[in-house]
Amino acid sequence: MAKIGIIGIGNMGYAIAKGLLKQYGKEDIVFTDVNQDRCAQVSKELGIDWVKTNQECAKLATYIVLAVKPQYFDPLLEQLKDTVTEKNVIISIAPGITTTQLKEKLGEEKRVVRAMPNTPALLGEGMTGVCYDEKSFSDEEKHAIDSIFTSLGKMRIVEERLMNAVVCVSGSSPAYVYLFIEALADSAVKYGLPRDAAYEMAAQAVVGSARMVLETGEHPGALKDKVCSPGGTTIAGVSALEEFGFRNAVIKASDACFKKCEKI
Ligand SMILES: NC(=O)C1=CN([C@@H]2O[C@H](COP(=O)(O)OP(=O)(O)OC[C@H]3O[C@@H](n4cnc5c(N)ncnc54)[C@H](O)[C@@H]3O)[C@@H](O)[C@H]2O)C=CC1
Ligand SMILES: O=C(O)[C@@H]1CCC=N1
Repeated sequence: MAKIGIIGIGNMGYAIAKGLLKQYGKEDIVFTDVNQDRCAQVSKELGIDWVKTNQECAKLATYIVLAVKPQYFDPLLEQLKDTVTEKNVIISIAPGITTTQLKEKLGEEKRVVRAMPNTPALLGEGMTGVCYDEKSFSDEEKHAIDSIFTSLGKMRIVEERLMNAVVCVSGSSPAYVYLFIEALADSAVKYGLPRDAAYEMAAQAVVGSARMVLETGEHPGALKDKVCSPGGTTIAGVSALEEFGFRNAVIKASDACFKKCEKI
């Protein structure tokens, strides 16, 4: 089995490592990070080997996931360009950095995949948008790329021009969902519900509602209508949300997120 190397074992690198362990053996994965205390701690927890340098990691792995912040990409790519070869599959999960830019820095002959995962990958419940130039990869490699991302949850191949939209709806959106869960729980605590019950109920409402969308195939608006009894409690709540611009606030969040991707 070709090894998967992860460079940067922070929030997302760690989530990917943990998600991969659902489908891959510990011996199939290797990682590194400039923070070597972090490496030692993650290695102890997950039982995966780590190496001291990015070059060592790149030499050991065929599939190399770049999981550092976009602002560190230039020195990272400079460091890797003579170590990675045309045999490697380089997977960048950075927002806003295009496959063209990656190849410009690594060498035109290098093969790159751009992906946008999200942190629920940690539980195998992630969602990843992926794009790459199909002609550059063998069927076996395409299968391996599929297998890496499906071990983290769901994946969809998207056109590269849509990757910033994927950041909006998937990469960044868990943060908005956590804000919603926190606020919803607070609102119930305000009326006396104990905090642990409030978090469980708010989070399960999100899980259950999301599964209704995915598994019934019904339009979210139709599902919303089934909760809103005429003259009832829910429509009173929906009306208050709309008064405060709930849907528009979400759309504005994506506008800000998209703009930020463009600036990277
Ligand atoms: N956190 C998230 O939900 C998501 C993050 N991403 C992307 O994943 C990448 C990593 O993000 P996070 O994990 O959130 O950041 P993070 O800051 O939690 O982790 C980055 C890790 O990279 C290490 N690092 C920094 N420079 C390095 C270098 N030159 N060589 C090796 N390691 C180095 C840091 O010590 C740190 O542990 C970013 O490009 C981010 O945009 C993508 C999707 C979701
Ligand atoms: O906030 C960020 O920049 C990264 C990309 C998507 C989620 N987190």
